[in-house]
Amino acid sequence: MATHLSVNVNAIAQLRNRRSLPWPSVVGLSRIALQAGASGITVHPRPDERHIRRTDVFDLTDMIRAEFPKAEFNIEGYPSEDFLELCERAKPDQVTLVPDDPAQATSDHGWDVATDGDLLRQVIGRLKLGGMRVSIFLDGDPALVPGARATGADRIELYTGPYGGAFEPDVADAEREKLAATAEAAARAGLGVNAGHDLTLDNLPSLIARVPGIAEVSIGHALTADALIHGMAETVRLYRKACGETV
Ligand SMILES: CC(=O)[C@@H](O)[C@H](O)COP(=O)(O)O
Ligand SMILES: NCC(=O)COP(=O)(O)O
Repeated sequence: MATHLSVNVNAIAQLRNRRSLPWPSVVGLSRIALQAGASGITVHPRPDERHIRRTDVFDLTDMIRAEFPKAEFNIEGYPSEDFLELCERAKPDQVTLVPDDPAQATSDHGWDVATDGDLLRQVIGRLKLGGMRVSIFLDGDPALVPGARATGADRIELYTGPYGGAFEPDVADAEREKLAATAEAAARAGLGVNAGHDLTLDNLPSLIARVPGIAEVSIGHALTADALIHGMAETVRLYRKACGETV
């Protein structure tokens, strides 16, 4: 089964927010990405609304449900009461829980499933009651998988930052092996596997080749940078090819 591409539109929102003007359009570029064959859209609304605003979440929900009923909407974030209520109102297909401090510049680690197990079990139960699939952000370490499974999550999202940030081949190889071992342990435990953070056209093919069971990658920063060069539609096609899709 091919790995699905979910386009993260945080960086598009961040560019729009430089001015009090409605462009570039988060909904418009998400529409182009879906028309070009992306499987879904990802947003990570942060409490300070530095990029995605609460209104974007509802505008995207309306567009996706009306125009692309088979597409997946994925909302990522720390499970604060505000975030949980936002998800319960928007009802995305998937919620990805990330252990981010509000002041954090970007996501840089997965959950400590031992320490935060009780919190995760409680919020995952609540989100699943609302009909949403739940994924949890996890470092590449197979020892974390039993704890992840005990939370009741449906999937894990492998935190690929250390792999994406490794520019020496032997370091990248070692990071990829950790991700592969974690994905294999997750599959054995009955968990689905997503992946994301700092994935690019350069580092994606060898990850997919080594870890073919990845159900979905969510990609934003590098994909948006590439879209400035190639345009959104062509960029989505390039990333779909890198995911192993026949385009
Ligand atoms: C969860 C994750 O990996 C992040 O990549 C995130 O979605 C990106 O957040 P920012 O766009 O705020 O850096
Ligand atoms: N979950 C990861 C994501 O949505 C995008 O991360 P990045 O490509 O912006 O690093």
